[in-house]
Amino acid sequence: MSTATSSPITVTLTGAGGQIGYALLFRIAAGELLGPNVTVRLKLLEIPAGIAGAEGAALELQDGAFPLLDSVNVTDSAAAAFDGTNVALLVGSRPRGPGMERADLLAANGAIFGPQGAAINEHAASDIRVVVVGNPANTNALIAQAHAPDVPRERFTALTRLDHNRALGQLSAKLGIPVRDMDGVTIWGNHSATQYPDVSHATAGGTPVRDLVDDAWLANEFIPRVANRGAEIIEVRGSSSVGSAASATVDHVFDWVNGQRGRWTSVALPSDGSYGVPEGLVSSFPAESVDGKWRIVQGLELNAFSTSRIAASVAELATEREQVQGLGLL
Ligand SMILES: NC(=O)C1=CN([C@@H]2O[C@H](COP(=O)(O)OP(=O)(O)OC[C@H]3O[C@@H](n4cnc5c(N)ncnc54)[C@H](O)[C@@H]3O)[C@@H](O)[C@H]2O)C=CC1
Ligand SMILES: O=C([O-])CC(=O)C(=O)O
Repeated sequence: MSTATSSPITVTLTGAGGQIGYALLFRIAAGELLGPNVTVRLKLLEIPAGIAGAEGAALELQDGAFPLLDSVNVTDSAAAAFDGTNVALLVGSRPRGPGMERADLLAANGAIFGPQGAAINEHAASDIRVVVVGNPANTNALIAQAHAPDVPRERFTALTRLDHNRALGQLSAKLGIPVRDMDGVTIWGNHSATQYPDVSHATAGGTPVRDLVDDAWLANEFIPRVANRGAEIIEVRGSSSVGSAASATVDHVFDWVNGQRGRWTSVALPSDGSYGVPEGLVSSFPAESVDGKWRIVQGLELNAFSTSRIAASVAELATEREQVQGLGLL
């Protein structure tokens, strides 16, 4: 039996009337986002066209009689949605379709994140934590962060946990070792096809992964499969990942708030210059959650292949930053 805490945590979900929103809401209400003893106030932000979907989901949440759910409010006002919020899940934005790259969404979606960053700056609680899921997630997080000058910048993150989980899934299938016995996997760079899923420091069942797989499998199968998994899912199901994206969002926030469950993970964070990534770019790093804060795993040796793969993805992030500067979004 869980003992509910007395002060509820306010969680704001944007795009609550959409696919990922729907998959997330029931896991949040069940206590999986923050923990089984934490009560939650939900605020659901939608644009007018999506309000009915969010209201329908709110009715279903009521019907779920979740003991940890204090209240659910649906609004199309960013100021109301972020008022007092502790955790903001920025999902609302257009998904890509077949044949598109995530960066193709920059102009369409980028404009959403400046006003939301400003509303967070103005209205959110002082301990606000933000995760951007809407694509292109890294650069949208950069835009939101740039509009929230009073919020410590490391509170703005973008989701690469899905890529991280995909990497674990691929390794597990290849090696026949459960994901729970893996550690040290990293996604570097952008949540895009240029990302670098890196197993140089990974272990599976205590053995270095580099002793278990060959370079050809890594370069020709593993890396492209993980980096292009979003497109593969779109191809197979006709629309982008939903359940796995919601699940990765839950993993990201749970670990951030509650601390690591033993292993390091991957998080896109505003760079502090670590590993040569230009300061401020929101890039994925190996990270551990310590005392409620993400800490980049330091001191990893990078070989020439890793260095060049990270540089390529970071160069793409720098180009995206230039593009949104050009669009007047930064
Ligand atoms: N970072 C990641 O790992 C992943 C990111 N995604 C991205 O997540 C986003 C959402 O995907 P889905 O839920 O499948 O899309 P969806 O189209 O089903 O839902 C998006 C919802 O956002 C709402 N919305 C649009 N503009 C908004 C705004 N300004 N404020 C609040 N809500 C707004 C829409 O009305 C819609 O209900 C997409 O950008 C998709 O590419 C998807 C999978 C993985
Ligand atoms: O690929 C997409 O457009 C959706 C997404 O970000 C993913 O599944 O990783």
